[in-house]
Amino acid sequence: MHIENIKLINYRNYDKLQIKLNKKLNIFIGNNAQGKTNLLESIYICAFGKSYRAAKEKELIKIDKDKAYIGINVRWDFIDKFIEIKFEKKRPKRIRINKIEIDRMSDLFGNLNVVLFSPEDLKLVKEGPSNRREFLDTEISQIKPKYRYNINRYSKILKQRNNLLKSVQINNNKLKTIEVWDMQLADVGSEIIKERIEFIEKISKISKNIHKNITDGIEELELKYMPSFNIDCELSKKEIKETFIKVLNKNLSKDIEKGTTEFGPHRDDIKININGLDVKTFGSQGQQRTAALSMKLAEVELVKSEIGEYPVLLLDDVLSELDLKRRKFLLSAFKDIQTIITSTEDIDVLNISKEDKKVFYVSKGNIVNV
Ligand SMILES: Nc1ncnc2c1ncn2[C@@H]1O[C@H](COP(=O)(O)OP(=O)(O)OP(=O)(O)O)[C@@H](O)[C@H]1O
Repeated sequence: MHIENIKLINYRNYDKLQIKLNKKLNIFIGNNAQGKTNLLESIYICAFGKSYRAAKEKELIKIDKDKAYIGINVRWDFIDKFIEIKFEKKRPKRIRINKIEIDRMSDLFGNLNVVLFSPEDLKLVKEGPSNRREFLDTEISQIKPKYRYNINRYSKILKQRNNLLKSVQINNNKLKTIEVWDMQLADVGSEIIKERIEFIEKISKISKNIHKNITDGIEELELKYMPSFNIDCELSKKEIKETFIKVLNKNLSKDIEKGTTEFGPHRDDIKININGLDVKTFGSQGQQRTAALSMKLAEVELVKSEIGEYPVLLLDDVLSELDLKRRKFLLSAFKDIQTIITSTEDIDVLNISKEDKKVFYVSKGNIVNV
């Protein structure tokens, strides 16, 4: 798939913008704070319905304006998708696909697939497990839209269970209803766990190969699922559910004492090793960045194998952080898929033919194609 056009109105630092992209390589060059990342963010929002960096949605609306609009035309092999998102200060955002309004966010997933790699992705390797869960949830959702629906349901059930645990501390009678919540939590939770097991199994094989290529065969990357309670990855969904219920029962008095649920997919993690060592603790900054890059690039291949088309690759200011060899690998390995790169300096793409690239300059919310 590829993006044909992007239209922005009163979005971030853009008044009005309309651009046509190249099917393959698109480079956006500009000084700091000109609007390069804002543009990539608008594409990401059309894929996932939310920003990866705005704390509040109203930040997306241009200061002093009341509404913002993002419109993106996506061309698949056999179908066109026109995704439009309208933000208003005083009402929830509205999303339309081919002019029809959708009311469930999970209906947006799968209309535009993107893989974003940005400097922030270092967190995936370096920081706490919530970053890795976010990676799992975002990436699985775009392959399986129902997964997002399950994640939302799980969060709601977990919240209810935790509220109940707190109220049991005051009134013991409430304990009777906990079983109902446990059944629901285990039901949705086991589905999430099963999806995560399958996803990590696939992505670890692909990322291992990519990482080997990037590092000339010197480094072996290994990803391992770390569930919050002991489960055999071969178990069926039903068996995972039964194990989960047992764990919840066993830990109930501790959960009541703490007023929170200690075990479940909301506490999962991924172990990331290079040559047998935990990259979070022992990896250099470069190794950590490359591990994150390999994981993201593996998602590109996985989307292709699961849905039959390559996603759009978004690279936000990451080339300058990679050494020359890794930079070359990145530009050559994905030359056939639509790639959108931002950079503060010119990038050497002389070897790429004129038809396969477009270079844009970004300045104060204006973009010119040269
Ligand atoms: N809601 C908004 N209204 C107006 N301007 C905004 C809004 N949100 C962000 N901006 C402006 O957008 C600019 C930042 O744009 P962006 O993050 O895209 O920068 P960039 O070109 O990627 O720069 P860098 O190279 O530093 O990452 C800042 O000048 C910021 O003030």
